[in-house]
Order: sequence, then C-alpha cells, then structure tokens
Amino acid sequence: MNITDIPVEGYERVARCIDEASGLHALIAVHDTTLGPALGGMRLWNYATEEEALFDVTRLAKGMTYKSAVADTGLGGGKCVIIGDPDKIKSPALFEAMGRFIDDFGGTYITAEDMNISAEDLLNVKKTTEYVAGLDREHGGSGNPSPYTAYGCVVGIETAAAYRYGSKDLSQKHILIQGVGAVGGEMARLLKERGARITICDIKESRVAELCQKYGYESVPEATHLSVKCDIYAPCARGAGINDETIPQLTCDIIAGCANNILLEPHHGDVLREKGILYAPDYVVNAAGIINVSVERHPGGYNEEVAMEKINRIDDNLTEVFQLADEEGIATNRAANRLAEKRIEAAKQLQ
Ligand SMILES: NC(=O)c1ccc[n+]([C@@H]2O[C@H](COP(=O)([O-])OP(=O)(O)OC[C@H]3O[C@@H](n4cnc5c(N)ncnc54)[C@H](O)[C@@H]3O)[C@@H](O)[C@H]2O)c1
Repeated sequence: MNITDIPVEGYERVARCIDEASGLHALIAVHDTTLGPALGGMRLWNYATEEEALFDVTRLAKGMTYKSAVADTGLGGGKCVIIGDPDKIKSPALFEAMGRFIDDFGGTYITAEDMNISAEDLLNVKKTTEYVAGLDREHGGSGNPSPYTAYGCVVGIETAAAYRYGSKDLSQKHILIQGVGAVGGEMARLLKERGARITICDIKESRVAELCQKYGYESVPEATHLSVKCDIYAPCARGAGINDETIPQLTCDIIAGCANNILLEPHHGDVLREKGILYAPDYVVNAAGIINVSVERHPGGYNEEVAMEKINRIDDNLTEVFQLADEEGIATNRAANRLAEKRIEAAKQLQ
C-alpha cells in the first residue's frame, strides 16, 4: 500500500492511496478539524481521472466543514472517494485496505456511508479501523439517517414559515415536493400530518401513484411541476434545480428541501433574495443526518433523545442564518457560509 500526501491550499491534509493487491485507488481530504474530527461519507464513483476525483473530494470535504459548523455537531469536515466502477471493484479486501488508509489519518478523519457505499461495505472497513460511523443499530451505530433528515427538513420548513409568515402553522399552506424518495416521501407524510396541502412529483410514476393513493396527496408530472402555484417548494431529488431557467417559473414564497446543492451557483441565492423568495440553505436544513451520526460520539454512545434534541436546534440555526442575511443584506446561502466561518474563527481564537 502506497500513501502519498497531495498538498492542497486551505486543507489540513489530502492524501492518495494506491493498493495494488486490492485494486484500491482512493483519496481522503480533511478540510478543517478546528471544531472536531472531520466526519464525511465515503463515495465510490467511476471518475474519469484522479483530477476529477480530487476536485470532488475537496469540494465535498469543505462542504462538510460548513455543514457541521452551522449544525453545531462538534465535528470538522472531511470526505473520501474511491475511484472505480461500483459494479466491478467492490471486495472485502478493497474495503479493508480503505480502512488502513483511513487509520493512517489517526482519527482526524471518520468515515460514513455515501453514494454507492452500503452499511455492509462499512463493516469491512471497520475490520481495519475504528474510525467508522453510521453503522446499523445492531452494530452499535445510529442507523438509517433518512427519517431524521426528513424530520429536520420539516423543522426547517416550519422555521422558514415562521420567518416569512409569522407562524409555524402549515395548515393553510400548499407545499410542492419534487422527489419523494427516502427523505421526500417521509417529509410529505409529516407535512400532511401538520395539515398542509401536499402536491408531489417524481420521475418514478409508480411511487407517486402509491403515495397519492395511500395519503391522498395531489400530483403533477415532473416536467411541468413548477407550473403549480404553491407557498413552499421543497426540492428533494437532485441538486442544481434552482437556476436561470427555473427561477422565472417559481411561484413560491419559500424554498426549503433536502436535496444537496439546490442552487446551481451561489449567485442564484442573490437572485432569489431580489425576487423576495426566502431560501432556506440546503445544508442547514438537511443537516439532521450528520447531527444524528454525530451523537454516536457522545459519552455512552448513540442516544435518540439526545439526537432529536440537537435536530430540533435546526430551528435556531436557520433563524440565525435568516437574521444574519437580513442584517447584512446578503443572500441566505452566503449568510450560512458566513455563520460557519464565524463559528470556526471563534473556536480558533479560543484555542
Ligand atoms: N438521505 C439522507 O439522509 C440525506 C441527507 C442529506 C441530503 N440528502 C439529499 O436529499 C436528496 C434525496 O435523498 P434521498 O435519500 O431521499 O434519495 P432517494 O434516492 O431515496 O430519493 C430521491 C427521489 O427523487 C426522485 N428523482 C430523481 N430525479 C428526479 C427529478 N428530476 N424529478 C423528480 N424526482 C426525481 C427519485 O426517483 C427518487 O424517488 C439527495 O439530493 C440527497 O443527496 C439526503
């Protein structure tokens, strides 16, 4: 196994691992550990080049620093990527080698699940390093994060409603949800419970039909979903949905959903602000998954009550972001970044 450091400005450590015996070619990026060890998922992707993988792992690691800082998880930001075809390269030996690579970081990086990585894969990683989080409950972990993410997003939607309308009451609100998978589907259920009128869309028509029949939602084809007049729009499918093409079509007062990287580019936050649409920054609203995992590190291990109490604080964090945006006259996505930077800077001063 050959581990070599790659100097990247602004990052504490970035390294490459090549292990010929298992076929592992991976990168780990630790962006910042001021607030705690860097926790971020392991992604397996068929990157065309190592350069592309390096771009992704550094971008994602930095994103985790900001997300954890605003969510107050006591963690820093990091990420790792394995380069290869998800259908071909997986083996216990590959994940054991990955565990040894993670161990080389001596606990400054803790891994978890991300794209194309299962809880079973992580069990193989766990054979060679203790720095693994997010395992199943039966293996002492915090388990599936999706229901927690969904609940945290609902907390965020209520916070945004309170800020925009003066009340958290969603019973007179029409909420349009794009993507009703693990998180969006559970959000729809929780929002309906709160009395909201729900319209859903998804590229999986069978999923839409099943949920509409079970819960009485309205539905709209994905291609025309933005034509639906709504109060709150919740993008819960993929990123980059808010862009030059879609912004002129928006009829909502609020955008708040679980999808990562909802804005195609940061300046789209400025455009939303100019249009008077309140954008609840994605990484503030969808942080319950990382908050839930972070509780594994508490004395005595994972405790759901502690996790729920911390997830409910998404309300305070988001309110702080909205207030900062208004005070400084900036977009909410920029205010979220500023809040994260302020918290990291304050911790650095204390150290
Ligand atoms: N699962 C979590 O805990 C978590 C945490 C943070 C962020 N997120 C983000 O939230 C989003 C959803 O995650 P998930 O776990 O529910 O994924 P999922 O795969 O279970 O659900 C996504 C759903 O979106 C649908 N979809 C895909 N493209 C679409 C499109 N263009 N229009 C409408 N529907 C479309 C899919 O058919 C699927 O039903 C992702 O962006 C993910 O990165 C998830």
